[in-house]
Amino acid sequence: MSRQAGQNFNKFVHWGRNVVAVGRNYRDHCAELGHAVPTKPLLFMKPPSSYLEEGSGPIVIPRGCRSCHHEVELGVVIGSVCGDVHEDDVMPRVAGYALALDMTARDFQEEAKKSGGPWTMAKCFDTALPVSRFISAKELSDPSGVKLWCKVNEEMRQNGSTADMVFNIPYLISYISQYFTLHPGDLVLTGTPAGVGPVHPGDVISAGLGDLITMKFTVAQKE
Ligand SMILES: O=C(O)/C=C/C(=O)CC(=O)C(=O)O
Ligand SMILES: [Mg+2]
Repeated sequence: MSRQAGQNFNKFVHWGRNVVAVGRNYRDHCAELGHAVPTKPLLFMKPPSSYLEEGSGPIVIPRGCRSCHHEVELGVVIGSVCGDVHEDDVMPRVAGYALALDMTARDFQEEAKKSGGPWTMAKCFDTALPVSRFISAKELSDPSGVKLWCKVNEEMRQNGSTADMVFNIPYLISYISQYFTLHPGDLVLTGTPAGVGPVHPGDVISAGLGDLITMKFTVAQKE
């Protein structure tokens, strides 16, 4: 895919497609939140309306939220239809990647977990999905051992590697595709490593993926 095609794909990705997120996919993150390591992928969705492109404004902590956490993640951008795809056939169907923050209203999530309700209020608010530019599969030929990090006000908070995923990318996409079909432009968030924590209005979050990408977002509070 040419650079121009990649940029176009990026726009397409941002404004229309499904976002499937995987939770508890790193052992160290399960440990920090006191959860057992899952035996099958834990899935939830984020809406396309939660996308936030770098340079287009701040991450806005939702009204009433007292604990909004950063979660740095590798996003996988689907390039061709995946319906009931075998693990061995997944990677040719990946168009590329994006670095993402799965911003999470942790207090809303705790409330939902207590009541047995869905995580919608915690995960789906406007600006809850800051993303980098599109990274083509050619640029990142091996996503299975790439470093990902997140700093808040220059302090390192998360410093992990995709090598430590519980379920790897082919397995995750094959698994998801057995239940619902993934289409070009859909994004799969692959979970976060340890070190998640709160951000506050005025903070600057920066994040990086290997030596390919760095991105920066400021934080604001919805009145
Ligand atoms: O189980 C919890 O308390 C929280 C789980 C998450 O927010 C899951 C993720 O989004 C993740 O692991 O990346
Ligand atoms: Mg997450």
